[in-house]
Amino acid sequence: MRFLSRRLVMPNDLNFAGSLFGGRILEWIDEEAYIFAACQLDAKSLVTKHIGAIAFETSAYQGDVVEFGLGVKKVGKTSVTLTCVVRNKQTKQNICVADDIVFVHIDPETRTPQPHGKTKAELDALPIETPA
Ligand SMILES: CC(=O)SCCNC(=O)CCNC(=O)[C@H](O)C(C)(C)COP(=O)(O)OP(=O)(O)OC[C@H]1O[C@@H](n2cnc3c(N)ncnc32)[C@H](O)[C@@H]1OP(=O)(O)O
Repeated sequence: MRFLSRRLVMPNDLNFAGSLFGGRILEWIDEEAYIFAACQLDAKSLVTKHIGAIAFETSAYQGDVVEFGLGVKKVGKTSVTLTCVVRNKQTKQNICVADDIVFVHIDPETRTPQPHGKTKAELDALPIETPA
């Protein structure tokens, strides 16, 4: 699992109880997972098809830095299945784990599934890119 991205919990990310809103975490997971899947497959036309399981494990609060870990679980013909862990950067405690996040590669014109042409072995062999 690669922890490649971080976000700061801001006042407008909080719920009525003053902790990080679950809906905001899901929004961030969808975006972070899309970016990861698009970079791994080197493709832009991906849509979220399915999120299999979500577990909120601990709360986060204003001023916390959270980091996103992503890994490829399965690679199909048109789909890729990911796992995402959101954790507190400082304590390393998991905040949320989202499993079986499925993205489907589609034709941008017809919006129908199209083979992405990648295998799990190819994705596993990709180097970790960090900003220069
Ligand atoms: C980044 C974003 O937020 S995008 C916005 C939110 N998402 C969307 O708007 C997507 C809306 N959905 C759709 O347009 C359609 O459902 C499509 C085009 C994605 C897929 O259509 P389907 O008829 O399900 O396609 P199809 O049955 O061929 O399945 C495509 C792939 O998804 C997989 N799949 C389909 N349903 C599921 C499911 N419930 N769980 C896991 N995988 C699934 C299939 O196994 C297949 O994978 P493979 O080709 O790698 O073997």
